[in-house]
Amino acid sequence: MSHAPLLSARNVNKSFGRRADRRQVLFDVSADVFPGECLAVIGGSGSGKSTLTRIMLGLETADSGTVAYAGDDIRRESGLVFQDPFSSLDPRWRVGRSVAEPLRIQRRDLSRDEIDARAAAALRTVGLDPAVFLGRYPIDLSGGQAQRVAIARAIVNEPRVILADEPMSAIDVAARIQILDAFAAIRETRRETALVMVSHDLGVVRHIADRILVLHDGRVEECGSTDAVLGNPQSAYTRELIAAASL
Ligand SMILES: Nc1ncnc2c1ncn2[C@@H]1O[C@H](COP(=O)(O)OP(=O)(O)OP(=O)(O)O)[C@@H](O)[C@H]1O
Repeated sequence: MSHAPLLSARNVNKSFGRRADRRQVLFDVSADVFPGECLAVIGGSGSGKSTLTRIMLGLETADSGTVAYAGDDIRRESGLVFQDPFSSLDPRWRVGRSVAEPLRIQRRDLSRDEIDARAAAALRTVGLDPAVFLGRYPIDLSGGQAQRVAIARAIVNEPRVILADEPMSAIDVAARIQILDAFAAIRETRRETALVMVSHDLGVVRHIADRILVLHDGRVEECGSTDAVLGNPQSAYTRELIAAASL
């Protein structure tokens, strides 16, 4: 893990709503993401996990505070994986077209053959045989397969950071291991790529994360290595989360 952060949020505040309905959801939050690491963001429902990570990846703006990115354009250099794979895949498109889409938009320098080859390679990385899956439509995929297609699309343009927001919570338990394997394969083959994972599943987090950031009602409760946070939590709130997960 390099010591210069790839992404760095400082003193981020964020509110939603207007006037009487206005509610602050992030309070002075600072967080770093380093190249090649997996940072898990955990915390209870509504604690601000999605909002923080969306702000860090430029999908949402902070009211105050700063987000620095050690690159050109975080929007172009990131890959996104969300909870429901079917809502992120166009039902009218075959898998091959969906996976290749980011390359077709961003890499006009590549030939069609090169784009097809990279789409096939991305599918292989997530454990899907291109010969079987390139021609399929989303309706012919299981939830776990669809999520792996979404992951293949997220990695096809070799992003420097991947945001996965609850990528397993809509997937049945039996297929979750395949999603975990897909992320493990990405980490193995693209060692500089950072993975930011929002998850309430501490079993998954323990398996994949290098570091954990705990959010509680919009504030950073604690942040440290996975072993330190899960093995020796500093806050009562983190201890409660761990007890509830019966790790
Ligand atoms: N676009 C929005 N407009 C208004 N309120 C929002 C918006 N996005 C998030 N919120 C509110 O901000 C708070 C934090 O939401 P966020 O989705 O970041 O939390 P979370 O920790 O990811 O929650 P969950 O685990 O339930 O997904 C919640 O109260 C949510 O209702």
